[in-house]
Amino acid sequence: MKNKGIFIAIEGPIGAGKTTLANLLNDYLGYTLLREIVEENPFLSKFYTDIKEYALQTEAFFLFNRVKQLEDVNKNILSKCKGVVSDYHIVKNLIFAGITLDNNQFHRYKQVYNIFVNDLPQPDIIIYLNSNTDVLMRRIASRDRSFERQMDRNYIDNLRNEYKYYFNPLSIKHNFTGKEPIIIEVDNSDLDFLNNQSDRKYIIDKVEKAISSLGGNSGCSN
Ligand SMILES: Nc1ncnc2c1ncn2[C@@H]1O[C@H](COP(=O)(O)OP(=O)(O)O)[C@@H](O)[C@H]1O
Ligand SMILES: Nc1nc2c(ncn2[C@H]2C[C@H](O)[C@@H](COP(=O)(O)O)O2)c(=O)[nH]1
Repeated sequence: MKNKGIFIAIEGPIGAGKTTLANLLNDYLGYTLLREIVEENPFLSKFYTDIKEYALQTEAFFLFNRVKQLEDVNKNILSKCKGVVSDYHIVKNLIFAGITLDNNQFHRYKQVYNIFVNDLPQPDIIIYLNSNTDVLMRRIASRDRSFERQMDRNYIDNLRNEYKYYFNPLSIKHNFTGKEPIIIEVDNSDLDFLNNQSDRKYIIDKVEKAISSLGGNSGCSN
């Protein structure tokens, strides 16, 4: 039995449905929701106008913000045996930075990432959501964030490929620190967790099975 609350993280490319599923699971499980900061990143809208020019500031902001969020959640929630559902995993920093930074920048960014990541709580369960690029583009458009209106299809394709690489069963050991998490991979192209009850049951059953294998609902022995 663990001595901390169960930590579930949801990952996948932009528009995969992470936030939607995180809200839903959190309501169902009664855990604490950890939401990534988006609008608060002052560089993000400029980033989409000129990726090369604004990549370093954007990636650095996301990294340090997430480190602080995860340190806080560890101290205030997980260590008190309460569960957390997060709509991101810290590894997404490497996934994005690998695409947006040049080689020199990425090399140095990775060194900083490695310094911080070892002390952060690592999820027990990761839900890796994927969808095909057409669906991702459609969902990004339907969400209609102003800075994502000119989203480049190649960028989304590259991200999808990078996610595939990071979540490939053969490379998972190298890409995640700490104890290997349970990974639940779901192709979300044709699922609708929000409106279709059997789709919702499909994912909830998988998550409940994973939680049981960790020893129960809270994950703590007390
Ligand atoms: N399974 C789904 N079927 C249809 N629409 C979805 C589904 N999941 C998410 N959406 C919609 O797609 C858009 C992007 O979803 P969101 O959860 O914000 O993705 P992410 O957090 O991965 O970027 C939102 O408008 C959301 O309502
Ligand atoms: N360059 C980066 N962009 C990022 C990162 N994390 C999120 N984002 C962008 C992508 C979307 O436009 C928006 C929200 O992300 P979702 O995946 O939740 O849709 O923020 C990052 O680390 N680097």
